[in-house]
Amino acid sequence: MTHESHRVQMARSLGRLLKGFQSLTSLPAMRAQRSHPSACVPCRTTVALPSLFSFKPRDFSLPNSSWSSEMMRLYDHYNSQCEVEAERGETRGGPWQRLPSYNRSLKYATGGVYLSKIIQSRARLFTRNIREPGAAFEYVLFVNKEEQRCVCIFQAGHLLEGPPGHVHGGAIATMIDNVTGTHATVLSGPVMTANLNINYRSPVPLGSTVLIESSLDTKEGRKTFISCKVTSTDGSKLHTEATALFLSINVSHLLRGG
Ligand SMILES: CCCCCCCCCCCC(=O)SCCNC(=O)CCNC(=O)[C@H](O)C(C)(C)COP(=O)(O)OP(=O)(O)OC[C@H]1O[C@@H](n2cnc3c(N)ncnc32)[C@H](O)[C@@H]1OP(=O)(O)O
Repeated sequence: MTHESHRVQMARSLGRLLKGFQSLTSLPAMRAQRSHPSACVPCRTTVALPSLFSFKPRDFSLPNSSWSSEMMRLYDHYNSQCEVEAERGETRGGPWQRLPSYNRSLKYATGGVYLSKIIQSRARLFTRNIREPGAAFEYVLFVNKEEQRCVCIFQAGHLLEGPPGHVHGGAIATMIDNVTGTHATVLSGPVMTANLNINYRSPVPLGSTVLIESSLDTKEGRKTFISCKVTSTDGSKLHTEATALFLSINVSHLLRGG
């Protein structure tokens, strides 16, 4: 296969993948999981996966044994407002939708095995590459399409230490980029972070659960402007504030290295 036809095939597959990611939030069959599952949650999940996934990968955004009671309480709170199964097998829409989360999207997308081989077979999503439950980034994202906002419940594990006993600023920035970037993708399709401004207001205790809330400020052509704040779960303490600019891209932007 020539270099050019490689690129064409990659572009097609990547385009399908990104489209599929965007369609995750409009899945009618995504059902809520309300009970408190045990450590082997992925085996028991009832969440319907999008058709672009060829088999069931591990969904990291489902509860595991490391989740604190506060993390579970908030998960139940938002999950109970997601699409739920009503009587006679019908689904009733709720304002929120949980976004599934995988460590290697390419591998599981249609054509992704091929794609991941020619790009980087060992590539993993940064925030989902530590398998030990609770060690690093434990989080789940919910999106509210009507209000154009996202909520992420985030529990920071012991591997994310920065100042003693507190979360590293880079880990917080990573989660802000992750949440706002996912939100921007849901709103605008394929994007890249062009600008991220962060103000750290109070340290986040290691092991604590916090809320990361993201909301759309405005969309102007290719630009999606998003605001974000990290707070304690009762909202009384502001940990971090941020604004971000995302630019819509063609998949060819990724293929030619920007
Ligand atoms: C599927 C699984 C998903 C899984 C989802 C997982 C979520 C993870 C999310 C992580 C997201 C990332 O970390 S992304 C990785 C970090 N980001 C990057 O590496 C991006 C590197 N930068 C780039 O590639 C490029 O600079 C771009 C794409 C951002 C922009 O390049 P471009 O497309 O050529 O655009 P350009 O012509 O320069 O600018 C267009 C307009 O935007 C403005 N503009 C450009 N940059 C900036 C800027 N920093 N600040 C202000 N404004 C800017 C310009 O002035 C211009 O305005 P006007 O004159 O039109 O008014």
